[in-house]
Amino acid sequence: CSFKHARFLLRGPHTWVHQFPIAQSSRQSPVDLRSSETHFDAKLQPLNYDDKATSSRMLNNNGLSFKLSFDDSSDPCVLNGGPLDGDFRLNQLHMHWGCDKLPGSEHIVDGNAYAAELHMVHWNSSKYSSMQQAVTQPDGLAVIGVFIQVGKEHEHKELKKITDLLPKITNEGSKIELSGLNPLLLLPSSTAYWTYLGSLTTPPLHESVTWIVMKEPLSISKQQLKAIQSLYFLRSGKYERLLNNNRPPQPLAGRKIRASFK
Ligand SMILES: NS(=O)(=O)c1ccc(NC(=S)OCCc2ccsc2)cc1
Ligand SMILES: [Zn+2]
Repeated sequence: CSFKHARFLLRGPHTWVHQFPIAQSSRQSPVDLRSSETHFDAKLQPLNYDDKATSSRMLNNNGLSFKLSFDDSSDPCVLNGGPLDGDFRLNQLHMHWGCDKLPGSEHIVDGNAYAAELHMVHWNSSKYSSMQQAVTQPDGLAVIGVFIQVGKEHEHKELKKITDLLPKITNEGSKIELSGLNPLLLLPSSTAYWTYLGSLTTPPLHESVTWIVMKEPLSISKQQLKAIQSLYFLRSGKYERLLNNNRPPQPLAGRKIRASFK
């Protein structure tokens, strides 16, 4: 998101409500995915990426996270199925992490957090003509969340294509070309997921996201997590470690969480 939102991120999530009153509304994210609140829904379809899922563009450090932007105009990478009606185009992916001791996932499962969380942000291209138009609509976005834990290195090596390049964009504003990334390979082998209606987890907090959180985490090596945690950004002339102000879990406020698995 744009720099003007960065100011709010750095002041911490508890200050966002002053500028974005929607922060206290009833469809906010992230949430605690408590098994007592989830219900198996046999009608949920498997997620489907069309086979053209190979294009990717610029990796950059926008001062808030690293963001890998996709060209959603010419050769779109299209997601459908799951809980979704219609086609959703992949626009960008980014990650949330903590610092050495603190876990950094945004969603948590029965109160437990993971080391990091990958977000793949898609917009509803069946109903809207751009990400900017879709981002404010209740059925505008679909974000796939993938938990990341430290363990054996990611078997597909797809995530390694990203973490290997992070040392080249440690400074805010730096960009680097990364093409040929296959988002399909960033998904865990199990297709099991939770889904619920929520919001962007950072300002402007629009309540436009159908969240799809994969149950099985991806594993990365300690070195890969270190590469992620060693991103810096320039703040008033000095480099500081990039720390995502990960938002704490928000009230479900009566929302149901559906599970694609028993
Ligand atoms: N962490 S998250 O995946 O919920 C997430 C994803 C995108 C964004 N920001 C977006 S989509 O900004 C798009 C540009 C925009 C247009 C109108 S307001 C922001 C914020 C949080
Ligand atoms: Zn995110």
